[in-house]
Amino acid sequence: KKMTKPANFPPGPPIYPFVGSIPYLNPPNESKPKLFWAIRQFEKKYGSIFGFFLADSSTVVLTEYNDIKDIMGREETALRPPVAGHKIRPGWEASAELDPVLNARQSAGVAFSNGNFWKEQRRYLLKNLRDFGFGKASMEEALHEEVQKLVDFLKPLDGKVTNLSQVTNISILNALWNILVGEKLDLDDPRLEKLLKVVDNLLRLTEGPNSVIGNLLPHPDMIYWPGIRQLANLDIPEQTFKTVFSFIQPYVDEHKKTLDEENVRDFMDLFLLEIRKTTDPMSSFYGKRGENALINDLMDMFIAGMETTSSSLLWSFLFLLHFPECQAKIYEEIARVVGLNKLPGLQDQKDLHYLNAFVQESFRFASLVPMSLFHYTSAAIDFKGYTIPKNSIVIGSLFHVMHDPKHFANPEEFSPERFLDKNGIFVHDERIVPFGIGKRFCLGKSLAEKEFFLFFSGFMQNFEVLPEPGVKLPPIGVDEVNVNGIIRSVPTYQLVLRARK
Ligand code: HEM
Repeated sequence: KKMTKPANFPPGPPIYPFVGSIPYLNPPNESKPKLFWAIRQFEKKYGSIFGFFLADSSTVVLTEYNDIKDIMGREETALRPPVAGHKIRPGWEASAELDPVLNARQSAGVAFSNGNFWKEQRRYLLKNLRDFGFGKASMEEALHEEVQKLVDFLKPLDGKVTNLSQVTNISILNALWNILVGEKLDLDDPRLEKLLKVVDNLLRLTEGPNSVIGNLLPHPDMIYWPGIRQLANLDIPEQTFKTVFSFIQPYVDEHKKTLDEENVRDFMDLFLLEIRKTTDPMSSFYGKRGENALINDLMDMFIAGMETTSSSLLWSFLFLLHFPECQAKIYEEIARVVGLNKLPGLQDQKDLHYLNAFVQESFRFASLVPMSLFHYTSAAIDFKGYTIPKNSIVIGSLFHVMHDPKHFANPEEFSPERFLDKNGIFVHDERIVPFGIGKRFCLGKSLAEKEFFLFFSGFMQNFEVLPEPGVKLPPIGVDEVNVNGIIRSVPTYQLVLRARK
């Protein structure tokens, strides 16, 4: 019953009709496929380029840094795979209008759209998120405000056993909300809690829309046929997306009413001005289409930006508990370089060598998004004697890049020192790629790096973390950490917070 493989397909497990190679993705004695586990087994068995079928989708995995850089840098892999469930997102048609083929099963936000729509949105967002400091107050000031709120919020918890996950989530979300929508909320504001709830729900659902049934429909519009959304488990996600959309819409309306070219208050203002000056009806910024793009871009940025940044912080705190000697060095360095009277700023970052090494090692060790997000081919690619077929999923394994024993001695050891030279100077390593590689690398990279630095250094200046007495720390080994969908989730833990002063 085995299927014949496509010509020159990379080595890998057998392929069967309908299920593809899915039975080979189950760990022994487990009934559910685990893609990350399977990829690590296949790499040992087949080498650094291999292929299999996820149901009916041919899938090729690359694990070597140079191969990923080459392949993901090409125009032919700059797509996201089609996912029928994206079509339940309000405003999704904005991308399909412009390119009905490439966007037949995509949404209208920057993270999951394709073709020119994606290109225009991405170029615009990258430029305006990178220019650190648009609007009135600089972005650093805005972030400092949020860091200070977090510090003030946590101070009263001095000496108490605490779970930081809720408050880091809220805090990071508030920073994003402030920068993008211009509303500054207190950490205990009920609106913020409501926002957290809707974004949290979205996060849980980003896996939901990958409905197998939805993707098997011969025509994308069949998703709207009676009963299909219920059958494909898309009815609840649909409601959630509608809720989020109607949460954001009033902010758009309010911004439009008070829009002033001379006084750009936030990212939303900037975007609305772009819509206002767009006259080309084929532009992704044109009229109603532009507004749909805006709201979907915002949703994507909250989905992609909150949990990732917050989990990265929680991973770092967990490493501090496991390796307390690091904590003393980080604090000593901050006290020496920055002092204790003002929060560390971006201009201090280059002088905090040990802290930078610790952060880089944290990102490497956590490998938070180990397989990155999936890419998709618009044409066949011949590569190193193999053919990656047209319409294949392509996965670049960031985990393998960051745990490559040829470049990182004892990759399973946590050691910030690997990034310090003999004079204690921080050495940046281009193989630390938590934000992905190639044409669709993380849009929020620059923002996330600055945000992470300001939050982490500000926290370390003001607090010490200690393990909860009498409780074993959750393990952090490769096989001991749960991969939740595409995220290596930080294990749940509590800690004791000690205020430094
Ligand atoms: C530590 C924090 C973060 C990590 C580790 C991270 C990681 C990633 C990764 C691995 C990808 C996939 C890259 C690829 O497909 O090649 C990605 C994409 C993306 N990220 Fe992030 N991210 C972080 C923070 C953020 C923030 C703060 C934002 C929002 C401003 C953001 C917005 C996005 C978007 C929109 C995409 C899709 C880009 C596209 O498809 O063109 N991320 N991120």
